[in-house]
Amino acid sequence: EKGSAPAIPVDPRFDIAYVTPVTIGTPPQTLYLDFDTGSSDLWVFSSHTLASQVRGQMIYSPEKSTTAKLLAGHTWSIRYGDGSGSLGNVYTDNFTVGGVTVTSQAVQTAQQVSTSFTSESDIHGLVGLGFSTLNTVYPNGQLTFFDNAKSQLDSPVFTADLKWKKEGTYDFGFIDETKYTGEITYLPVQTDPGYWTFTSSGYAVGDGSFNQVSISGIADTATSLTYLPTAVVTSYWRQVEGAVNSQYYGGYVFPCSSKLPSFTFGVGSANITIPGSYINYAQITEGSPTCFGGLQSSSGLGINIWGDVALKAAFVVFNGGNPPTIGWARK
Ligand SMILES: CCNC(=O)c1c(-c2ccccc2)csc1NC(=O)CNCCc1c[nH]c2ccccc12
Repeated sequence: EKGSAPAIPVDPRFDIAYVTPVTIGTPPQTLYLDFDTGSSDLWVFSSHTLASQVRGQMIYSPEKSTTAKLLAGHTWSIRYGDGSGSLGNVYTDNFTVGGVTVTSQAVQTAQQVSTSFTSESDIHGLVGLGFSTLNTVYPNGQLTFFDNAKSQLDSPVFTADLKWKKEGTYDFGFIDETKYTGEITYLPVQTDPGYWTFTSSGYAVGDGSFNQVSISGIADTATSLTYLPTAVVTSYWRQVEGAVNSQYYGGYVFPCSSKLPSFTFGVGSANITIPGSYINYAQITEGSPTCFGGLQSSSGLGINIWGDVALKAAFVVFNGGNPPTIGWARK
């Protein structure tokens, strides 16, 4: 089996996140969910979510699904690094993405969500695509959609082809050769604690020289920006006239009129180049001449994150084989 589904940017002005249509239950209920390689809970806004915390999101109502079954005695509660979070109960039900159906997928129904989720009306929940060890369901951890679907897929892989301000795709079970150029470079993945963690071989700013330095980080489809070591990030922003690391805005800001240099990162003996335009993330407020950078320091996070700003410059293969690997190709 194999499937393909769109990755739709949530806000056409800047790519905060990407959502993908899924159907849950019988008859099928359609929700748009954020596919997240940086976590492993599949949770949705639901008929159980506090009404005051729902603002326009589509919801999953298990009581309207003839195939929904309560996973009695199970609860979940997740806290993301940015301080957001959600919690609730668990059902199993039919879950379909791009034609691939898992018949008893654990669907975590939210009873409560934090304000950043309430305020994002276009995101109706998350589909965790990290390793199932990260799943927060208690007392028995549940499997991700990918782990459940793997055995029925032609190949135990999924790919991310995210695009700058345009619709991209997530493919399941196959690698679409028309979506990339050249070769795919596969790197080993550290699966502990459960992220897709790999080591980049270095970086270059614009057409400057390449700096051979190992940068271990996670490939995270649900983090908008890219967070790298301070030394790397300062050498990038040093090339931009008027760029400052603002305490007030919590990161590097710069004049929107700047022509930003590209950023190249090594993947084995190959490399991926992020165009400067992708690093001009957004105006700090509507109409402001000051813009917020898509490349920020990871100091304080405790982890380097290759988020959407980096991923949308590449075709990425998440290979769930034994052992798991991650593949990168230019496109
Ligand atoms: C900015 C969201 N990312 C994180 O918090 C995060 C961090 C992290 C750690 C410390 C400080 C900031 C971030 C490490 S791994 C990691 N990645 C994840 O946790 C992946 N899941 C993010 C889900 C998520 C959190 N807030 C949202 C708002 C909109 C859409 C999705 C989300």
